[in-house]
Amino acid sequence: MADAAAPFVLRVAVDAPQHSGLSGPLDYASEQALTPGSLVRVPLGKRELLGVVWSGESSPAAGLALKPLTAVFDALPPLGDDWCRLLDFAAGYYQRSVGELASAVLPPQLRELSPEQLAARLRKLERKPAKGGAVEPVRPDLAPEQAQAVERIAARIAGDVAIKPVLLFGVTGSGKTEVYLRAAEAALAAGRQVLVLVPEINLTPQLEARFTERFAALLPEPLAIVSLHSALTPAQRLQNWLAAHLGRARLVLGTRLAVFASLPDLGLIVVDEEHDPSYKQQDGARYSARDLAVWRAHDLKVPVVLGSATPSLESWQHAESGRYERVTLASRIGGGALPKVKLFDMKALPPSAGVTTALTAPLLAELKRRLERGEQSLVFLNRRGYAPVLHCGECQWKSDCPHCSAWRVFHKRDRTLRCHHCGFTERVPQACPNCGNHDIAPIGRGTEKLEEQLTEALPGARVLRIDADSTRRKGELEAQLKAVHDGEVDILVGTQMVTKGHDFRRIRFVAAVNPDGALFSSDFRAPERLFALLMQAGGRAGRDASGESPSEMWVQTWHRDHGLYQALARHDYERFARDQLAERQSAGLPPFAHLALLRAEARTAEAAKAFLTAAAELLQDSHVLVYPPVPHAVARVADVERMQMLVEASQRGRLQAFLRDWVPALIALKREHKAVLRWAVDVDPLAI
Ligand SMILES: Nc1ncnc2c1ncn2[C@@H]1O[C@H](COP(=O)(O)OP(=O)(O)OP(=O)(O)O)[C@@H](O)[C@H]1O
Ligand SMILES: [Zn+2]
Repeated sequence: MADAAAPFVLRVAVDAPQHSGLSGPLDYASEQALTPGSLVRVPLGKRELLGVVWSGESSPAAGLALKPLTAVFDALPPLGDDWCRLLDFAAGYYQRSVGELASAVLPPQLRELSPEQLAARLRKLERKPAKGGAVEPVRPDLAPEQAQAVERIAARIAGDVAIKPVLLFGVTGSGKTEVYLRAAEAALAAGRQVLVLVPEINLTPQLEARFTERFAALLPEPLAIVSLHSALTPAQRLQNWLAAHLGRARLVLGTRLAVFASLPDLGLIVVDEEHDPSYKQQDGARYSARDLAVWRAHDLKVPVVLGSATPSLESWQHAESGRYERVTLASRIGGGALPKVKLFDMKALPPSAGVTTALTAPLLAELKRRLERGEQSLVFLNRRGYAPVLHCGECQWKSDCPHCSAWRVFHKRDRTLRCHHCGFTERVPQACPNCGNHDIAPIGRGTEKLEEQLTEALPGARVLRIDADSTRRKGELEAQLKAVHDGEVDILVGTQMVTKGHDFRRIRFVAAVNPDGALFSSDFRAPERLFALLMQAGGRAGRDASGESPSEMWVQTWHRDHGLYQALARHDYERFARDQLAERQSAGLPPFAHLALLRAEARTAEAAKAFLTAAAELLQDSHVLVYPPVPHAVARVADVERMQMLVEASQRGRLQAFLRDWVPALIALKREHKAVLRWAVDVDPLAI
């Protein structure tokens, strides 16, 4: 009971551990009434945690003395009702507690600072000097299709058209960014805040530069344009988050976590490259930032623009059914043509030809021709490292990871064998660790080897590799991209990291080597992902229409006749989507069915399986199908066995209703399965 000194009872969302079973907000005693959304600090067990005062009736257990709040962040205005609604929705939908979600998405520093320290940060924000000296931007004249798109979005900002999400379907290089800029301009002029989401941190500097250049004169106030992503320092992230929350930031650019920014005047949301899997969080609360952006916009009755040259099949289907409004940009800016796609048939090669199977002689010859013309080329291989595995020809030893069901990748530069799953790294052995044979050799190839082979085969060519390994240190990626933009690179070798979003002006030739793997994956989304990747990769070629030679995309495949490649060769996303959707429909797969995965991890596969098998028996529902447990695609990682079980329903609501009853039962079930280390429900999983 609240005592006289602390007469108010408040519900507070805190990050209580899942096994405690404390899933909703908890009750605390307070000396003052506080508005929902207020940030506070509360005791929980032996710890002190950040909490958010939540609305709704408290239900204190009779006779139990409530603990008082430890501190109140009273210098900070409370989070808005709309923010709390978003959290409530997301927590319910993705089956987490609001407290856990709030703690995961609020800036980490809020958990560490005292109210006094936070007040000091707020004062510091006030003292930020304005930048000044911004020049009036040059706005290009819109192409007719762009103008139409902007008009349709702007009409929604002005509020005179019923609001549907807009799917901006624009081919690569069609100027989608300019449409975002103009739409943002309209929202800013109406006094609203704008949120722009991009899939990858590495795209934020480029985007920030473009938005700053355009709006610096219009928004001269300090912190009027900010970014939010996980590569910021904790202090920067807090500062930018505060600026958004206080309404000082008018334009917020960020990665998926920015969908949870507190934005009191939000008037427009843009989701660029909406098809990108990076919008789905892959641990903790496994939310989809794209889907939440759509929900948030709907809740606030503000427009949301989902842009892509290769929309997700979910969004495409919504456009087909009329739930989303499709706005098309069918041509490239400046009338440039999309690259001609050449499907190079690997079966046509004489057995001995080519430097290796990846760098075929005809491909090398083409690269050489482009080089002689002074053109830039991109070679795309979605596998980093030197070789995916090291092999002993004597005893058949392979460089497996002792902790995972995966090979360790050979990285030649630092002579290591590295597991890309658990990180386990060792020096490359001098001889086979099994039989002592000195003749151990790499099999297959990654970007590092491709870079080496290209350098050898084309002496004098300036070859640059961009992948997760080459860009580990801060600033490296920016420097490398700049070199490409400045024309200091002849041949760029890279993973999917370089295929998306970058406005490379000089590339005229793109080659995809070894893309076939994904055609035969057990994951039903693999073809969709491969198609998007290749379309995006090809989209980096010929973006400058003034180039003399025709731009080209070269795809080296053993399966030329595959429908996916045939659609790619014609740049026919619509046909690809139609075929895939027909397959999905007949197989009862998303977007025609709704899925969740229950994942379990344990030291043994048996223990994980026992938990899943028992879980399947907890609840029967004739509208919901629970499949048998199967091992994860990489079953063992860091000595932990991973199993999963698919749950399917034809209607979203049915699945949600099932999960609402199931998850509390799973929490109880877990207590009987001590050997299970972790379990999680993944709603709308992306990788199966
Ligand atoms: N109306 C315009 N007039 C002149 N240039 C423009 C116009 N609109 C866009 N551009 C330029 O066209 C290029 C391509 O635009 P942008 O990068 O926005 O393409 P995109 O549609 O986002 O492509 P992708 O899907 O490949 O990322 C950019 O260099 C941009 O500055
Ligand atoms: Zn490993």
